[in-house]
Amino acid sequence: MKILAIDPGSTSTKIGVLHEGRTLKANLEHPRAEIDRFVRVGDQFAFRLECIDRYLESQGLSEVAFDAVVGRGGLLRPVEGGVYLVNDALAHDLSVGVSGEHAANLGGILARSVAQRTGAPAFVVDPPVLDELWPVARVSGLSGIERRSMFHALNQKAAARDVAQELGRPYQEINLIVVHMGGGITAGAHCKGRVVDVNNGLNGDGPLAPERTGGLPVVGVLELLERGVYTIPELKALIARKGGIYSYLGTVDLREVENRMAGGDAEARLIFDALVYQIAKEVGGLAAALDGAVDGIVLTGGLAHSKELVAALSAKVGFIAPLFLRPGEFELEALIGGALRVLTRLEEPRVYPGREA
Ligand SMILES: Nc1ncnc2c1ncn2[C@@H]1O[C@H](COP(=O)(O)OP(=O)(O)O)[C@@H](O)[C@H]1O
Ligand SMILES: CCCC(=O)OP(=O)(O)O
Repeated sequence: MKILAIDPGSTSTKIGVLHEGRTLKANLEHPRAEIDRFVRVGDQFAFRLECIDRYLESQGLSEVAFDAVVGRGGLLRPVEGGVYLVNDALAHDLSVGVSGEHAANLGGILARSVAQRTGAPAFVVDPPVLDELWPVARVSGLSGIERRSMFHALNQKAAARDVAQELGRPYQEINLIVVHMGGGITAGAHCKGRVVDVNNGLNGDGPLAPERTGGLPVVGVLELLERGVYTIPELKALIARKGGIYSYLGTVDLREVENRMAGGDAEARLIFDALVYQIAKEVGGLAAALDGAVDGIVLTGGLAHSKELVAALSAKVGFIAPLFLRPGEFELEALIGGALRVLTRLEEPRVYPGREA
């Protein structure tokens, strides 16, 4: 099987190629200055496609007729987990950003564009809007505002399935709390194979993160608006891209925070401790949501490489359940795995319902 996987992030496009039994991986980095010249995420399409084509050419893969091209799913309408064929409705919803703007919206669109060259199918897998929330987890506290499932579904599901395998038990029979800790942080309660509660990773919910605020005191936010300190678009950018650790310390790099702590920087120490504290509170809350029946806590994402963070979290939440480390992310593997399951007929692709749903 020959499969191309495309995983666009805010400042990189990760590529995976399954070809002749080997998997090649590459991280094409895009300097912020280059990305920031585009107003909307969709405007980056031609630029990213060119980067992908240049990479394929550099690897002598330009002429490969892929059996499928698979992209990271974006902010679609809420859907069940699985592998989705990129049909017109799905491509349309990604291009208009039906549930918001995010680099991942380009995944399915780029995949479709490359696939169309050879008539291959294009897929997306476990998009961030994968929605398996319990009804009780949707209630926000204000009638008219519903909590939404928007999280690192692809990586959380991949890490959870991997840990289930390590435990020697079906994913559908165990309860895990999975914490994806990257530029944004989401913690999900995986109850017998379904993510029944999770913080919204993009809209100001959950723990603070390197580049995101997490949950904020609402009245404080309203007062910033009232006093004209920020406009609504500026506040949205702060919540999703320039909040969290960045807003306190001017960096999104936890390694730099740790170096500063080692040099005696008290502010860096306070923010690091707050990061640990807020993640631990999120995990504790999800443990209660699962009635304490937790088989494991899974730490994944780039921050899980940090020995100091892992040790601090272990000290705070280790009483709940054993910790399992899956540092980094497994999105390319999960994308290729999803496409393979469909191509080998182990799984039927799902049809994205679009507007009628
Ligand atoms: N060895 C490490 N020790 C501490 N932090 C690390 C390490 N490796 C990566 N990180 C941190 O992980 C974060 C990036 O995580 P990542 O999952 O790559 O984010 P994203 O994919 O959301 O951009 C950064 O804050 C980075 O500093
Ligand atoms: C929470 C939705 C997906 C997401 O935020 O991904 P990134 O952290 O990679 O931007």
